[in-house]
Amino acid sequence: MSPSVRDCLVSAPGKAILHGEHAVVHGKVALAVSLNRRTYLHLKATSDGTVCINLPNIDTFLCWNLSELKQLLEAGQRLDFDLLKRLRDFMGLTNGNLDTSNMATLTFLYIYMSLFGSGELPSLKVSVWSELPTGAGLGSSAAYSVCLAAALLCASGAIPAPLKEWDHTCRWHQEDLELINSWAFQGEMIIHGNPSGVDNTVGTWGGMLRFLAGKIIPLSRVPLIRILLTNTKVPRSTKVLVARVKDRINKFPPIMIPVLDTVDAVSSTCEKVLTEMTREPITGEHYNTLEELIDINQHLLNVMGVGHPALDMVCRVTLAKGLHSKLTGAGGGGCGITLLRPETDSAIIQSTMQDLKDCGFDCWETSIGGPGVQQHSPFSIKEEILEILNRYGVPRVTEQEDGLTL
Ligand SMILES: Nc1ncnc2c1ncn2[C@@H]1O[C@H](COP(=O)(O)OP(=O)(O)O)[C@@H](O)[C@H]1O
Ligand SMILES: C[C@@](O)(CCOP(=O)(O)O)CC(=O)O
Ligand SMILES: [Mg+2]
Repeated sequence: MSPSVRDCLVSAPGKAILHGEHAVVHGKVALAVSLNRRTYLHLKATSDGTVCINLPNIDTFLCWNLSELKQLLEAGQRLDFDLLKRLRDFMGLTNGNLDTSNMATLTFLYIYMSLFGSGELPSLKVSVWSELPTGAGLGSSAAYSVCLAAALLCASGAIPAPLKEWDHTCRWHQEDLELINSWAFQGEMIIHGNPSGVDNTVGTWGGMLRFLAGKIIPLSRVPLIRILLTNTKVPRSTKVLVARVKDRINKFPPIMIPVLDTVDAVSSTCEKVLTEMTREPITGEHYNTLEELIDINQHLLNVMGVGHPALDMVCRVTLAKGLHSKLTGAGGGGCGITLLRPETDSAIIQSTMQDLKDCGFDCWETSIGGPGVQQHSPFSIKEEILEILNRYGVPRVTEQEDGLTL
């Protein structure tokens, strides 16, 4: 009989990096902001002696017998690279080449086994659905890892379930968020290889923040900024791109180190301008500077080798309408961000979006600064998302005399 765990429903936001992607991996500043698109995860206790994951975004549906998984654990051992290796062998991943599904599966098993490995493994089912495109630079890997960490920590009792009967959404306290963030970072290590930690930090805390060598400074006062997000739909892997930049730095240190320093200066200058914009009346000059910084950084990212013709196209199409864009996230495809000025006419925005869609891209306007990881009651989640999670094991929401049940 496996121990029972707490059911929970959680979500975490995606992110956009304004400046500092890649440079942040090498100890430079990044400015990042959470998005209002999220990943949702439902964890449900079961009693059939299995652990199952349903990941419809990446077409992955898997179950294991607890008895098989138990054999991979050595008594009292903490999770380490030995266990990771045992999990890889268990999954038959001997060539070290992790595809989308294997990375997500390994990340789940790694966090699950390490959180529950010192006791009895519980029988449970985890279903995930994301509004974020997968592998497109908007931090879907971090949102996934943050959700896994929050739900599994909560199910294990390592952190409390903050949601009260009368709440619709609830956040954890600072020390619980720190624990969630540290486990999410381990998930990112499996998916990214050598992550900076900026994405899981934004997914955990939300809002806009400055990130430098693991230190987080939330920017509490930020001007309201509107952006367009464009997904070129060119597939890419963060792990591969981060490794590519590292190779280039190793090959040309005297050339690439100044490039990273310049990106650092771009991020700091942008932060200064954003701060000024909260203290004094916003002028066209502020926006001119933000636009120039976007152009400079896009060139620097091309120098790092993470550009792509589709991203050049995003820059060209938006510039034809007077708007400035850069890639966001790891690049090599994926998404670009475009700054919208306050005076940008909605007709211009609409026609720019149409031009981008005509190139075969997805494009949407978004507001930034969504909340970090949250626990939810089913009533706080959009009907269509609940329906997708329902298909994979969340019972319909029913109103009962004594409250709500999941
Ligand atoms: N909704 C999801 N369900 C399962 N796995 C996911 C999901 N979103 C992201 N992932 C995992 O994250 C990986 C993508 O990570 P990455 O290359 O860093 O791109 P991104 O820019 O989206 O973070 C996927 O290959 C998959 O393993
Ligand atoms: C390139 C990088 O700076 C951001 C990667 O973001 P994403 O996985 O492309 O969403 C890597 C990192 O910070 O770990
Ligand atoms: Mg990622």
